[in-house]
This record gives sequence, C-alpha cells and structure tokens, in this order.
Amino acid sequence: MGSKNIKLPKINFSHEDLKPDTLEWNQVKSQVYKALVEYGCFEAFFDKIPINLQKSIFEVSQEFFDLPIETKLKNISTKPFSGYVGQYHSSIPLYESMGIIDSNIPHKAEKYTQLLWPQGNPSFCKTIQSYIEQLSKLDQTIRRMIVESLGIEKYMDEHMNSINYSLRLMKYKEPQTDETKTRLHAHTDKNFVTILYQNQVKGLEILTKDGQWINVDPTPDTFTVMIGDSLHAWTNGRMHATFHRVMMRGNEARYSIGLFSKPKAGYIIKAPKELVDEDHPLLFKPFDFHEFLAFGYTEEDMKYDFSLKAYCGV
Ligand SMILES: O=C(O)CCC(=O)C(=O)O
Ligand SMILES: [Fe+2]
Repeated sequence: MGSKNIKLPKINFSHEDLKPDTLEWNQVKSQVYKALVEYGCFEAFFDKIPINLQKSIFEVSQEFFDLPIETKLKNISTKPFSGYVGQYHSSIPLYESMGIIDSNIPHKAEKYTQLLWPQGNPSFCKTIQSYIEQLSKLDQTIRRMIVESLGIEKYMDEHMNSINYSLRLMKYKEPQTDETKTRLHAHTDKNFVTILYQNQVKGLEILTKDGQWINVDPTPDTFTVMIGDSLHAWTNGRMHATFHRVMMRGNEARYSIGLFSKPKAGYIIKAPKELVDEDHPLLFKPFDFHEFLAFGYTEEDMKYDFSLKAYCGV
C-alpha cells in the first residue's frame, strides 16, 4: 500500500465567486499550478455537486452494474473506453466499467439509457447528465487556470474548445481478504484532465515524482484531479502526468466515476511555440489523440511504461 506520510495538496474551489481576475482566483490558480507541476494531481474541494447528486450518482451506478450481464453487454462498443467493459476471473467480474463517450452531448446519455432500459429510466439519464454538467465546470476552471499560469492566454479559446467529455462508471470487486490485490495496474491517463469521484471505499494510489506510492483519501465533497498525457504533451512537459493504480483489500466493492476531458477527433496536440525554447526543448512531436489512443491498444504499447514517449517522443 502507498506511503501514509505524504498527503496530496487539497485545493478549495468552493469560494462563492471564483471568477477570473479576482484575488481568490489568482490564489487558487497558483495552488493549482504548484500542485500540477509537483504531483500532476490534487484533491479538489468542490461544493457544486449537491448532496442528493453525490448520492444518486452512486445509486445509478450500482443500478447499472446490478443489471444482468446480457443487458450490460447490449452496451458494448468497438470504440476504446466506450460502452461496457468487464474483466472476469472464473466468471466473477473483478473490474467493470461503463463509458459514455462524448457525453457532453445529452443525446448520448439518452441513447444509452434507452438501450439498457427500453421501458425508460429517467432518473439514470438525468443523474448522469446533471453530474457531467456540474462537474465539467470544475474541469473548465482548472484548464483555464493552467492556460493562464503558463501565460499563453492567446491559446485559451483554442484549448477550451478542443475537448469533448467522457464519463466512465467503474466498479471494483471487493477482494474479501486483508491481502492487498491490484485491481487496476499503474498507468497514466491519455486524455487532458481526469476528475475522479469515489464511494467510501479507498484504493486509489498515485506515484510521486520521487517514486513513492501515496494513498488518495477523498471525502464525499472532494474530487481527485489528475493530468493525463495529452496535457503533459501540450504543455511541453510543464504539467506532470500522474501514474496511478487501484489497490484493494477488504469486503466492500469500490465504485468510482471518472470525468475525462479529451481532445476532439482530428485535433492535433502540438505544444505552443511559447513553451518551447533552449531550456525547454520540444518533448513530443505533434500527434492526433485518437491515433494515440488506438496505439494504446496495440501490443507495441504494452512494452512501454510511458507509451507517449514511445509513440511521439522527440
Ligand atoms: O477508479 C479509480 O479511481 C481510477 C480509475 C482510472 O484510473 C481510470 O479509469 O483511468
Ligand atoms: Fe486512470
């Protein structure tokens, strides 16, 4: 298990008026920048998800995973991270996930709901939609702060408009033992920013730059924010992409929910020239996110710890 001594920075996004050009904004911005350079990760205290939504998002998630396997499989897709994925051992699912990609399009959530519950399930659909609507504001605040911190405001609109959201519901089976079991292997995410939310069952660990695994210990009103490969590349390495994994023990299943901002199809990730100079040589050749995602599904990719470097490192 991870080290107990180091704690991730915790940043408060719940000020009443967290608006650009205010003292509050600038203070939070400098904390965000520091945490992302150092850890690529922090805990965000964010009160814009009402308590009933904090609860109902896990209720609908459980409702989905409790469906019979045949129903869940209706929602299978050929696209990476989309639809239902299950990793089974002797027909017991150890890890299951359900991805709704480009989920900022409300129709997608409706389509999936219709497929799973032909008789209708408005609360599933509405809960997913309002969760994305509320939590995407945190993603936007963070990415805005990153662009400002780097002094590259002229790319603000381009960057803010370059993304789509995906939502992924995840369930990790309880190991039913005190022995620690790996449920998700160490990896970096490939997208721009990931925001994770979990039930009371712990298990997420992140790797610090100096090689220590630390436990993430969120509460119902905190979210874990993490930088992925695409933002690491776009900021020419300024923002650290965090390795993380899920380790579990005990008798309770872990549910988590990931909101992922990721580059739109066809968007080429290329570090702004302002971030490239003699002291900061270009680290990655420009690349298409969706081609990089596809590379992640090849055997070639399995050979590398950090596949972005293998894929397009200079
Ligand atoms: O369940 C978690 O907290 C982590 C999930 C994760 O790392 C991922 O989906 O990429
Ligand atoms: Fe991840």
